[in-house]
Amino acid sequence: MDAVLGSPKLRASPFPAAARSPLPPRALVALAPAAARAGPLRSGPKGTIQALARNGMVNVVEREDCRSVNDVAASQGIRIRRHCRPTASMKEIEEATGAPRNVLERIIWDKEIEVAQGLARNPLKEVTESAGMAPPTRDFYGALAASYKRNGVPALIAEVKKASPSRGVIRENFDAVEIAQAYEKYGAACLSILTDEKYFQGSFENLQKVRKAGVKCPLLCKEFVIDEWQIYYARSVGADAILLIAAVLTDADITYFLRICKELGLTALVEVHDGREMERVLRIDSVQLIGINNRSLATFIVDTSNTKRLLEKHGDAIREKGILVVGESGLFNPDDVAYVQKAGVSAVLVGESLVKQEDPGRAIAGLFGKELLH
Ligand SMILES: O=C(O)c1ccccc1NCC(=O)[C@H](O)[C@H](O)COP(=O)(O)O
Repeated sequence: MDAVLGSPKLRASPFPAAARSPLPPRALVALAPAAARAGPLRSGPKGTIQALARNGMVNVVEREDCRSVNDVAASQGIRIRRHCRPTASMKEIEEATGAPRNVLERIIWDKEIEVAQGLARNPLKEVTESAGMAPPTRDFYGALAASYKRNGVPALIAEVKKASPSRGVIRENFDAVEIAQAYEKYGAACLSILTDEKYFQGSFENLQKVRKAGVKCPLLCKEFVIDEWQIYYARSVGADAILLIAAVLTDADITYFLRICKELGLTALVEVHDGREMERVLRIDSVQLIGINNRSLATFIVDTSNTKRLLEKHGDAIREKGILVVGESGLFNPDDVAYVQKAGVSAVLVGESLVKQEDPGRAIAGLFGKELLH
């Protein structure tokens, strides 16, 4: 066990939340301190995650190999696989596994490597401590609810986004702080800051700069979270909310990450794209905010009727639980906003249509057909 705990490979491995083990079959693995505090989180069928026991300050997970992680995910309809080889190069990974099946899988495979590098630079213990010392979070959910009530149109989460895999560079002349300040000035309730560097040309530094520039809107860290380290890191640089993507994360991962968010005072925006993901997320306790993405992150197809379809089927359950819904992607004009509002959203997350305009702040009135009040 000591040898296992001392393994640098283990410490630098962004394995699906509670199952950090690139280790030999049925190894016993002690989780990071945050997971230990969270208590027993998951169990699975034989051959996947066998047991999770509380052992003082250490949780013990017994599981087999990466295949079992992907098996658990596949059993929940998740098509994005993990390679679980964060210290290998992408070339080696692709030789062993074949190429990723789509862009989202490619992003996640890169993220596994990136998180391992981040962990090596800023160990979890240190990041956890600095997250604990960060100024208190601002109320992301409350800001959305208040803006909706005040304006009578969905609250705006305005996205600070330079580029994307589907659109390439959206704005050449990009200053994250300037854009954030303009969004705030013209009535955005909250901001979404892309932190992925490779595919979106974003950064955690941008998030930190926006926070430090005195922007008061609550900030969503728009990241592809696969590991608790990213959540603590986001909090340590000033995030008030974090994105959790159901197409990537198992139910146990989402549950575990929600506990961490609660512990840190962060709001989680749990994103779904289809009915199966919605059903999974609605079964998880303590989800307050669901984002319906109109864009398939695998194919890039954007279809705003996705929001309508999902809310027709699940709107009652969502309302019963007091969950607030965010309509995401592909919203360009007042008709688009009215359409998703009629479908039942209380907030919208908008990037491209604002950020590509010369003055992204003034573009807000064009998107809603009126000026938004603070
Ligand atoms: O936007 C992409 O190309 C993309 C590709 C792969 C994964 C995620 C992606 N985008 C994240 C988002 O969903 C959007 O940034 C967000 O909803 C705003 O969308 P839009 O208003 O259409 O820029």
